[in-house]
Amino acid sequence: MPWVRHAAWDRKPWALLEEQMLTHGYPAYTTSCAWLGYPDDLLKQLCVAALQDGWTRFKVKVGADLQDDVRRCRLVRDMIGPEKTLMLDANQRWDVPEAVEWMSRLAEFKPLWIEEPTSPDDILGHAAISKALVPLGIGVATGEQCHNRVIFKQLLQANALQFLQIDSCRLGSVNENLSVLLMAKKFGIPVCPHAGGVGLCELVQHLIIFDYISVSASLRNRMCEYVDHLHEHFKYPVHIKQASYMPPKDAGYSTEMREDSVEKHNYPDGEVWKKLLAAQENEAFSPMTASSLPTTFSSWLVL
Ligand SMILES: C[C@H](O)[C@@H](O)CC(=O)C(=O)O
Repeated sequence: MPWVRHAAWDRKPWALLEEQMLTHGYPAYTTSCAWLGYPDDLLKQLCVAALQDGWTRFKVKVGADLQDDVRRCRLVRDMIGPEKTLMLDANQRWDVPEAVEWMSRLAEFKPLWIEEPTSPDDILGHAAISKALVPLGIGVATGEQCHNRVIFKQLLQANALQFLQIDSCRLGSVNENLSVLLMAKKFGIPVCPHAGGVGLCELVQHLIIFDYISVSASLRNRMCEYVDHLHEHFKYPVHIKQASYMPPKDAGYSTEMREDSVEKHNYPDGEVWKKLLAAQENEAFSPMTASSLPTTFSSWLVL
């Protein structure tokens, strides 16, 4: 959209922004070290590996048990040190007072944001939490469950978020995403996309690199989520270098799945389903057994 490129005349020339993306990529953060339910030794193992791979931004899932959260956040903060960035994600667990209370207890770990602290439908609830957390210097991030630009308009107008998390699939269409990128720019709110599900990283990388080159021209407080599972099923998986999304070079939207993966996962005759259904016949079906998980998970699981 040439009109968008030239509309923001007060920013770096377009070619410079493009060159920066091609050279350094778009900054990412990892959610893959600290899912709820991971034992502490797995959490430590994954954090050490991520630090060795150059990650500097980490998201920890919270909200099930406060003492667990205090212990796990302390573990991660001690491992990554005071300078690296920590974010927390409650996945809608709390009501409004509970979110404020719980985050007051986790503030010592200096998280940049709390993600989905309450129901994603509760726009005024997010606004109340956002206001209550200002003295603690903690922002609110949300958006992964928002389906259209009107919801985002209300979140922005209500000062309900400080980090706007588009989801490339749940937001209906590229055009809907683009309208939200433009609104975020108007409100001065950084876009930090959600990408914690199959294919979401492959999709959203296009949108966030467009955002940088043609809309925001800023990386301040901006980062795109990365999770390192299931990419093996895509023909053009994301390319992460030094904890950054390198711009995709293949034509298209990067979501073409490998034919063998599609074949294996066909229900009920595909190889994966034959295995699962056979296990269901032989014992109480447990969908989260290591052998039934994608290889990247089973190699990590501490059994
Ligand atoms: C796996 C689901 O998409 C969700 O739990 C991921 C999420 O909330 C996130 O990545 O953030």
